[in-house]
Amino acid sequence: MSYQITVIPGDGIGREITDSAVEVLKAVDGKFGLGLSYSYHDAGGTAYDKFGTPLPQETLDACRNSDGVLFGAVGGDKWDHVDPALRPEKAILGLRKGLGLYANLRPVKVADALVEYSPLKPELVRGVDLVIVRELIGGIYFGEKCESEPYNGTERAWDLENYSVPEVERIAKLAFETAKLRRGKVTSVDKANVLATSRLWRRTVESVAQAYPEIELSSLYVDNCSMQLAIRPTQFDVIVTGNLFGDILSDEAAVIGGSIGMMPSASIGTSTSLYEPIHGSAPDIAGKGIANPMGTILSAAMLLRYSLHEEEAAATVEKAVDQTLADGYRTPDLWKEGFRKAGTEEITRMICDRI
Ligand SMILES: NC(=O)C1=CN([C@@H]2O[C@H](COP(=O)(O)OP(=O)(O)OC[C@H]3O[C@@H](n4cnc5c(N)ncnc54)[C@H](O)[C@@H]3O)[C@@H](O)[C@H]2O)C=CC1
Ligand SMILES: CC(C)CC(=O)C(=O)O
Ligand SMILES: [Mg+2]
Repeated sequence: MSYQITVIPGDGIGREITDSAVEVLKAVDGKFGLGLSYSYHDAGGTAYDKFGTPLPQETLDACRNSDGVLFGAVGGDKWDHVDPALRPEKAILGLRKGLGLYANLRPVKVADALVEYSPLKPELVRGVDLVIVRELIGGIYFGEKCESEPYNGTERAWDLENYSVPEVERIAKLAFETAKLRRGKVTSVDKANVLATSRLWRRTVESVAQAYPEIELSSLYVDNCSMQLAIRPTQFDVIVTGNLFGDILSDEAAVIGGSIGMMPSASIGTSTSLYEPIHGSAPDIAGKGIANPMGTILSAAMLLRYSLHEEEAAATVEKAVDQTLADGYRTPDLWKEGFRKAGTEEITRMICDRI
């Protein structure tokens, strides 16, 4: 067997965390003989500086021709003033759209060793096991937009949100199928008391639910959902929501697990799937060797599971991460008195040793 993995480090901490994840993949490859090979490609601000575009065509082509994509993160203040159409973030948006990655799965679990790290009370977070199923190539991120136009003697800008029935049906079906393999509960999150797109979203999800009588469906407004995540996160199994709400709720939910640096994701659709941590390029800590690579490493585990169907290898990586935490190693985002502070490279070595 042999698999080709496209690695896109991107900007900021992207290189550090993807280096870690590749090291871990190499360790697990050594154990299971998976035959992984890697090709590296540019995207984001780094690509803009080199080629004048955040997403070179050859990067997109390389993704299409591989078995899975491991992505770090893009963006940074350095590119805040470039043409909006060429911003680094356009790289990840373009990859999602170009690869047809309509669903972003963002699991939120709390490692036993991290229950005490959550800003929420331990009794609230113990046992949290939910997944946010975020629609990824529609909604306001991809609607028509205007950066600036004259308006009543001043100026305005706008972004259009639109969702079609097929787009909502597709993501709703995936959420129901996901719930079938879990605890059978779907919470659909919208703002149907205000937004037309949310009313269409809710009607469509309810109609898809007819084919899944065994699944318990409820709907929540996004403002209430964001509060419920903080006061009783264990109530959730599968949360299905649109692009913008899913982006925001997943950063909020990351707090439950102690650090955004812990959170992985899988973006799946009609072509090669892409795996990335949910956080950004963290320019404030880039180059310091202190980024938490676990979210990226757990994303690589999702790649092994979903794209390569190497379940045992995926579970081995997840177990090694848990064991490293249980043995007391912590990157600075999670460090507390009494634990062993480790930088990105050291914690990666600890995980590899446990594999
Ligand atoms: N998929 C992507 O490529 C994404 C890119 N971004 C971009 O990243 C840049 C920075 O965005 P921010 O809003 O600052 O969000 P961010 O997620 O990069 O950082 C937020 C905070 O979390 C910390 N953090 C993030 N990842 C961490 C890790 N692995 N270990 C330890 N601490 C970590 C950062 O140091 C920072 O204090 C922006 O240009 C933004 O557009 C943001 C989100 C996703
Ligand atoms: C950088 C954005 C395009 C996306 C984002 O924040 C995310 O996917 O979490
Ligand atoms: Mg985000």
